[in-house]
Amino acid sequence: MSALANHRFLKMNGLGNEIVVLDLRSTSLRVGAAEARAIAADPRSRFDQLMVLHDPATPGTDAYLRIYNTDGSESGACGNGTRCVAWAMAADPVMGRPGADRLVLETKAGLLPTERVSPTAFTVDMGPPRLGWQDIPLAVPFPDTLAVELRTRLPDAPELARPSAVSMGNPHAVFWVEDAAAYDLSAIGPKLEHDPVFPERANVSLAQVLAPDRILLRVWERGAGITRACGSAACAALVAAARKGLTGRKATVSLPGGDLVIEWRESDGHVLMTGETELEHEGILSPALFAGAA
Ligand SMILES: N[C@H](CCC[C@H](N)C(=O)O)C(=O)O
Repeated sequence: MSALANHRFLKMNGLGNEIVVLDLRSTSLRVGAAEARAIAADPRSRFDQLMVLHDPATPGTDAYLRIYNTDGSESGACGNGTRCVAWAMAADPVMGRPGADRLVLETKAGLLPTERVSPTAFTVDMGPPRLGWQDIPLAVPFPDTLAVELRTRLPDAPELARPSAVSMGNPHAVFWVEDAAAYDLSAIGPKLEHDPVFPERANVSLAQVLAPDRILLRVWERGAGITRACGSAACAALVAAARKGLTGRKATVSLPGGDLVIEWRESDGHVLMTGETELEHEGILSPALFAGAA
């Protein structure tokens, strides 16, 4: 039986991006890929991302996070999930500490300071974007990651070509489109996620710039498929749009599940993401969940 059996979890969401929060602080447990897939397979604990809290690894930080996708793969960043963790650490009666309205969380990609801006909304400092081809990473050198040589087309849809590539601690490809609704993202997403130009796969976005301060975004996530929102993709899209001169450095990014406000701060080049969180229910991981997980 998995040592994770009978652990308490929170089912949350950030703009409909389905998040499960699991607190493994003060244990030495670690979630394996098969265990993550087993947790995702149960409707009560279904997730796009599983956010696992571990004891802090660096002095001055409040927790170390491991982030799992539905398919069991790990990511260095999850914007929506990071806001959910910040809520849990401030407001959950078991996990939280009253007054913990400013935290510093850490992932394998770096430090993420968070700040509570309302009872349920948080700003996360997602750090600086990484724009070099090796940092995203891309398989071959591209001096300019604003337009990566990649094209694809499905019958009856306009061509998708020359995405901007950005890492927010995880790899993103942002395609600029006139009409984000004109594409069958569930058909095109898996193909682009696995394109050989992305050796660590990629999150794939369709971005439609509506105004210098508004972007409409649909996202196919690496390891999770279509989600109702993706915070790191919203950050990647704003950074690339600002670099291209399509928007200013601050914009509202509208996703199917709602709006995020993203700012690429002039003073230090960090990207700030602000948005809501919602608690759906709590539960206990049933031992039966792990029967087939190896
Ligand atoms: N939903 C997340 C992104 C998960 C990233 C993941 N799909 C990957 O990079 O593997 C977000 O709000 O940023």
